[in-house]
Amino acid sequence: MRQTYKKVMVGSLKVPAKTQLFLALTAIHHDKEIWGEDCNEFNPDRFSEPRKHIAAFFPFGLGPRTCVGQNLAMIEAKIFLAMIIRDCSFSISPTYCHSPIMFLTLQPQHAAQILFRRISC
Ligand code: HEM
Repeated sequence: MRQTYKKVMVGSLKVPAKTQLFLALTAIHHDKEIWGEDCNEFNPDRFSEPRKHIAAFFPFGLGPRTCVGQNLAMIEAKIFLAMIIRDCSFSISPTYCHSPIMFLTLQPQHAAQILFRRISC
């Protein structure tokens, strides 16, 4: 969320002072022009290609007010995933209903039911 403090031009658009602007993160992260026809598919390989535009992917924001916890969050996520993969196998429950919503971050509207099975050594 950003608020203009004076009248500004965004491209050809006149934006008055004190207008609140919400960066459409989910829309941009699912834009066919940027990500292609399979933009809604889970495809981590797409990140092996260089980004078309710096603002094509910004889950932690951009610029001087970018998320200060970005590196911590990424390390935490990698450690968490590594621990799960080491100790468990997992699959999505048949009760899971895919219905993501944007509420500060992108999250499953009806929670994500995941079935974990401990891997015995
Ligand atoms: C997956 C985890 C996280 C996501 C997706 C996330 C995302 C974001 C986003 C989108 C912003 C706004 C950036 C902007 O306005 O351009 C932000 C700001 C911020 N985040 Fe995070 N964040 C995460 C984790 C964390 C963690 C772990 C911390 C602290 C330990 C943290 C602390 C902050 C702070 C303090 C700001 C405000 C920065 C500022 O306004 O200067 N975040 N975050």
